[in-house]
Amino acid sequence: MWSSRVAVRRLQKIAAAQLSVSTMQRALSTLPRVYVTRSMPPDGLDILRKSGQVQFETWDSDDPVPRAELLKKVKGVDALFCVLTEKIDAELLDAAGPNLRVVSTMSVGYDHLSLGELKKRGIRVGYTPDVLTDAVAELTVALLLCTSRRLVEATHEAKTGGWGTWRTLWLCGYELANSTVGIMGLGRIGVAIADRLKAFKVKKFIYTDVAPRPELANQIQAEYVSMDELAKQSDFLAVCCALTPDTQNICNKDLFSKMKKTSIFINTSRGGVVNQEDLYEALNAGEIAGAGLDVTVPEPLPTNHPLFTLKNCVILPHIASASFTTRNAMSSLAANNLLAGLRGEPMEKELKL
Ligand SMILES: O=C(O)C(=O)CO
Repeated sequence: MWSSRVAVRRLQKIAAAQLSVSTMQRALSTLPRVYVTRSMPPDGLDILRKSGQVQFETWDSDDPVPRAELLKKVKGVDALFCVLTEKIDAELLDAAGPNLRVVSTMSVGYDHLSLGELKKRGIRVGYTPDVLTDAVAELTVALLLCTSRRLVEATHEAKTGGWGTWRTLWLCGYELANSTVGIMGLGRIGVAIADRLKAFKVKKFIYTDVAPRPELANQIQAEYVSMDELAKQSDFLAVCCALTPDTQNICNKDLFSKMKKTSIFINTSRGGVVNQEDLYEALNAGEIAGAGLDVTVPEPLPTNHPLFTLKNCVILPHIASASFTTRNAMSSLAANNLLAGLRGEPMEKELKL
């Protein structure tokens, strides 16, 4: 008698548990679906997980999801959490279908997004400005010093027996003290770079943009100049502009030919703003002294690319924002943008389309 009552209670418990599992499964299956295109820094994924607001599937790899797979996986999703390597264009948006309401990119750059197509479909877009400003500015300064003081050449010489006696002009480079630093495209990152460079006793900051930006320029006492003057006066030229149809290949033969033979060119924005053939010619011919690039076209730049043959060109694999703190901040902001977008609330950082 006693054992049959225990058995009944056990059966009731099992039935209740099964019921709550299936209720939970049903509840979960009604949550908005998110596709995450990469293994993201953990803080952002924790935010999605703990929100209880979405169900998500991740392409759990450090490498990009193959396009064909991406086109399959986005079908029917409500939101997309992506990075800068995913081309979000009409083909992809068509593949996703009408449920897609939010695209959240873990990047400040948005040249991988077809904004017109997103706008046409009423899809909201989140991105991650500000949180990477310090990391990008820091890396830009590091790359500038590495290029101007020829650090890669120097360590190579030290390691491979090129280091003979102390020599008077061996591995001489160019110093920031008393120099003019030019910024192409003055935004938060340009200001942050200038702020850091002040400590190196830079004489003058100049910048160019589509129009003067006095509120930013005043913070660093930078003078607005034309593109020509920027090229002519800069001892160091840092490119900080976004890649748009207007800035595509803006750093070309014409610009390099106006620069000083002793000038250093630095690009941490997007590779597409530079005509790389023209840059190669300028560096090879000694028209400018050196270039430091964190971004190229394509990425990765093939190892047999001519730019890699030049001693006066330092190439980094797009790591300007690569600090643990910043990448986690970017993924957190992207996750919060996405969740706010799905709730129909203002995002912390939303692109105005
Ligand atoms: O966020 C971006 O746009 C980047 O390029 C990452 O550094």
